[in-house]
Parts: sequence; structure tokens; C-alpha cells
Amino acid sequence: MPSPRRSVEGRPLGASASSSSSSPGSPAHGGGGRFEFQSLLSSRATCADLTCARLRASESPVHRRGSFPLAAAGPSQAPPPPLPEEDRMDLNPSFLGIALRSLLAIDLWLSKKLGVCAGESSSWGSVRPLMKLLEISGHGIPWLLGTLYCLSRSDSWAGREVLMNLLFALLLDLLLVALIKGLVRRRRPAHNQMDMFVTLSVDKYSFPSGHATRAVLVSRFILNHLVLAIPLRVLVVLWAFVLGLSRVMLGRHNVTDVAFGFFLGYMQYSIVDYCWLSPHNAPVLFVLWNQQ
Ligand SMILES: CC(C)=CCC/C(C)=C/COP(=O)(O)O
Repeated sequence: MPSPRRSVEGRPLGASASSSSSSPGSPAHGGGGRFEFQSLLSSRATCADLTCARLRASESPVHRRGSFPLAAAGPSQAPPPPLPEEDRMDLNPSFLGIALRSLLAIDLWLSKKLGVCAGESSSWGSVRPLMKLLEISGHGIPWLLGTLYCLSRSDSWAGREVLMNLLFALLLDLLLVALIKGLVRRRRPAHNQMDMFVTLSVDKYSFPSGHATRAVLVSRFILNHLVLAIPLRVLVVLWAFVLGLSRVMLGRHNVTDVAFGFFLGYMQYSIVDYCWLSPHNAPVLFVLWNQQ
């Protein structure tokens, strides 16, 4: 059972120079501590006030002499006046803060568990080459080169329009992912081996997964602009999902990097669709390409 004499940070209350001079049964350690415990239980606000007062007191010369003024004063004394709101915030983490920290802890734990191909000696190390092949299938370079090649070979306006927009989508994706990676600067998992095929400098960061964004962006693009039989459509969706999963299995990413990557890729396609380039709204692009 947790000790009632714990501060919000988990340090024992009075665990400063003063704690050595207080003894069990003294107001600061047991007798008066009983009053303090009841006060701590009474409300969150009171808890914050008391703890703030306690921390403040630990800096004061009075406290250093070994007595916590409130606890020593006994139950009949009034509690100290409430401290300003900003002083309470550090000690009273918001619900959102706690939720985010918990999510992060689950994310790290789950990512480590799923990183079964992170190295040759990992439990699924034998499928690592297959995962790396998948990695290349979602890399930016083959997609960019492939699109440029198809554009150069395309002899219909409709085909060129679709490919021009795919090129725009791939470039937008590279730009947005680089921007967010540079802003967030989340390190890749510690178990990752940085042996990826051609990377940019921001690719030392992991949030969001560029492969995950591209997988969803390209899949949505293909599903909306190519006429495919149902089994092929299922295959496209599966490819995107497995590519995202493989990022975590290879140890390249945490689960949240991939989850956000999927979301971002989905949104990116919506942007591309909204800004769809055509000979009507971007004639210069199409005329220039025709002159090549
Ligand atoms: C060099 C070019 C054109 C693209 C880099 C593609 C790349 C290496 C992205 C990183 O993906 P993850 O964030 O999923 O690791």
C-alpha cells in the first residue's frame, strides 16, 4: 500500500534536510502527519495546496530546522492560503497529460514487443529480408522514379493528368513528412538498426512514418484512379497495412508513428483530391510537360 506520506512526485514529504531531524511520532513524521494525511485525502485542491506549501516550506529556514509549520501546528490551525494557480499546475497534472504519458508508455512497450525483426538475432530475424523488401516497395525513390518514367511514356491526356497528380502527391508527402519529423524530432526506437536504403537527414527521426503515409496515400490514389478487380483492390489495402506493420516489426518505428502516418497519408490524399491539377487549373504544368 502506498505510504500516505508521499508527495505528488513520489518523494517522501519532508525528504529534504528537514527529514533527518523529524522523528516518528513528531508532527512532521507521524502525529501531525495524521492530520496531514487526512487533509491530503480531503480534496485534490487541498492536496496541491499542502504539497506546494510543503515544497515551499522545504526551502524555508523554518523547515530546515526540522518542523513543517502546518503539521507542527496541529489540527486547530488554519491551512495556509491557497497558492496561485500556476504553482499548482506542476503538481496537479491534467487529465490530458496523464492520458498522453500513459499512451506513450503503452506505445513504447507495445512497439518493443512487436519489434520482432529488429535484428538478425531477434525472434523473427529470419523474415527480416522479406520485411526489408516490403520497405523498398514503399520507399519514396522507386515511387518517384516509377511515376516520372510512366509520365514520360504516357501518350494520353487523361493518363498524364493522373500521373502528374501522383507526382504532386508524392512530393507533398515528402515535404510534409520532413517538416513534421523536423518539428517533432522523435528519435527512432533504440532497438532500430539504421540500415535503411537512401534516407534524408530528417529520417533519423521517426514521427511520423514516411512509409506509412506513402502507403495510405498511394493506396487511396490507386483505388480511386485505377480500375482494378476486387482481389487486386484487397491486395492494395493489405499491402498498405502490412507495410505499416512491418515498420514496427523492423524496429524502425513506434506504433504511434505508424498510426499517425496512416492518418496523415489519408489526409494527404484528401488534399490532393481537393487541389486536383488539370489542364484547366494548371495549364502551364501540362504545356511544359508536353514540350519535353
Ligand atoms: C530519399 C527519398 C526520396 C525518400 C526517403 C524515404 C524514406 C527513407 C522515408 C523514411 O520512411 P520512414 O519514416 O517510414 O522510416
